[in-house]
Amino acid sequence: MSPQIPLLDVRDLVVRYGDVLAVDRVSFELAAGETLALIGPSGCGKSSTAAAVLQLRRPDGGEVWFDGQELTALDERRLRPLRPAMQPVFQDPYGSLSPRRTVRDAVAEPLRVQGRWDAKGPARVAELLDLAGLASAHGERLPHELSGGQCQRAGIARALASEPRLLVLDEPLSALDPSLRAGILNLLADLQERLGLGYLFISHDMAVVQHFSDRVVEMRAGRVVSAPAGRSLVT
Ligand SMILES: Nc1ncnc2c1ncn2[C@@H]1O[C@H](COP(=O)(O)OP(=O)(O)OP(=O)(O)O)[C@@H](O)[C@H]1O
Repeated sequence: MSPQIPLLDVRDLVVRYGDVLAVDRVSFELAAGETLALIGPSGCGKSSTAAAVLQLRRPDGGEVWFDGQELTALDERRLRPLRPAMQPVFQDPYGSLSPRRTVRDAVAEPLRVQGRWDAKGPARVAELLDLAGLASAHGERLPHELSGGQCQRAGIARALASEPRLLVLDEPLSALDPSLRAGILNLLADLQERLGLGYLFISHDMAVVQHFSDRVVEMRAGRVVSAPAGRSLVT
């Protein structure tokens, strides 16, 4: 039997900002359908790692492989068709949506930009809102007319419009009222089960991490300091 390719394979990743070595040869793998938590104190390089994984910032060294393709070897033209499969969900739920665009338009935008908008577009948007646990009426609202939790759901619906295989969740609960966090975690767990999504889950909340993730990679000062063996990726 051939070895199973990890969904995400990060090898010796390096990110520098001038003299600051933010990410220092970080390596980890993430299987399809798995949640890998990236934890560590503020400033240890978690968000820089996330940005480099998503190729929002090209790394200064190392390799990022996604579904068997080396993203770090591709120019922007060849990277573009692969980008939809990896979607970020950020801490600030309002930050990822345009303030003047309705939720419905925000969710429709990836379908339009990726040339997938047709007669079935409106029904697909309704389906995505429903998948994210938003009532249809929320689609007509602007982000500031939603609660933080509803807005985070709208951001997730928009991410799902790209039919991703990996969500990079950068502190997706931190800006939310504690009473809303369980709802978002339940939504993420449900989506993972239904869609087989892989999650790179960045958090500093150990209670959440222990409850929510399959494996944990701990960073300090740009380096991985502990990465439990986890399940084997070779079958
Ligand atoms: N745009 C930037 N320019 C210069 N230095 C940066 C920049 N972004 C991050 N850094 C530095 O890189 C290091 C890693 O920062 P990063 O934001 O990746 O850490 P983090 O673990 O995500 O922190 P937090 O949990 O506070 O978001 C820090 O020393 C930070 O000051």
